[in-house]
Amino acid sequence: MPPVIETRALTKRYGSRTAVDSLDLKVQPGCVFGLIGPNGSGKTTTLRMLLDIIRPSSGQALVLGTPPRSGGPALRRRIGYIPGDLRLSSRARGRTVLEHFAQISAPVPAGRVETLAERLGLDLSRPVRTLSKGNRQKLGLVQAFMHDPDLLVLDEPTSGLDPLVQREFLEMVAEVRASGRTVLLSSHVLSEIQQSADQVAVLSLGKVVAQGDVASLRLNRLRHVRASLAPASGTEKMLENELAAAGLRGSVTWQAGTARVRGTLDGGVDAFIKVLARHRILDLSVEEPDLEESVLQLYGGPDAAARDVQKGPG
Ligand SMILES: Nc1ncnc2c1ncn2[C@@H]1O[C@H](COP(=O)(O)OP(=O)(O)OP(=O)(O)O)[C@@H](O)[C@H]1O
Repeated sequence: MPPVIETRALTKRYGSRTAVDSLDLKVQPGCVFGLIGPNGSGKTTTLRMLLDIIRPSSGQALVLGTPPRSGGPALRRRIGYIPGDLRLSSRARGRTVLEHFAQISAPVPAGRVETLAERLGLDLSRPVRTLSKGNRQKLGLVQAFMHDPDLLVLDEPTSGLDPLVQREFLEMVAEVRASGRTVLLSSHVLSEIQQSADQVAVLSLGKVVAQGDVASLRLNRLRHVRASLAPASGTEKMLENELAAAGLRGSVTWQAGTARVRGTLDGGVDAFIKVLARHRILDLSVEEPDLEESVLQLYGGPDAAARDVQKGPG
């Protein structure tokens, strides 16, 4: 089967700034494809080019087999889109706004809007401009999903949503995938992509710095850790050495018989936790780093890409 999205050397320049630099993407049918990268890495610009909201400076794209530029309304009807900067300020009620969108999208099955609204916990009777940011985002999601499009293009879809709604959203994405349809999802939140995507491309300064399946990119191997321990007496000196051997890069400070451990682990938490478990653990936190840090750590930073961007033609 041909890819649902294919780009070749897709590039967008704004003056001397190259927002998207020679992007080659292939998104296969039935796949959830995650586009991840720090703020400003070119995710939104890429999605906008695929929807013909902006035109590329050079390169090509095919979406559902059609160049976005010539696809027109017929192509748009097959796509569900939520923009990253969703702005809805109508006096009309949510239901009315969705009815308006339904006239330009493909037909919406009866009861579909209500089912989606209920799943996301959205009150359709409220005037849109009185909705909170999160509730507007829910309205945007209903609008993107309601006509069962062949392709969903979702730009930072969970921004402003609380964790329960985020989970419901991830289930909706899984259902789309199970039905053989395709999702292209942008995010700067690593965990969201890890939970939902089959394939990912990591963008940094407009360039793809890594592409592949989620597991093989090993973006999640870095962890920030903090712990407070009451070491068994006589083991204080050993503790620092053991933690270092378990992969901790950081510090151990002592205060009234308590060890405060702080630092970064690269390559798994197992050995670290096993060292801790020999002592009384008073407190423990293990956190994933932000995406920027993961990208920098794994791919040596965007310096090379930055140099290319800076020397790009104006
Ligand atoms: N209309 C524009 N004019 C000039 N520069 C722009 C324009 N749109 C985007 N850029 C620049 O292009 C780069 C990529 O921006 P883009 O919005 O695509 O990134 P992003 O990965 O979606 O980031 P974010 O997560 O912050 O939305 C940024 O440096 C941005 O400042």
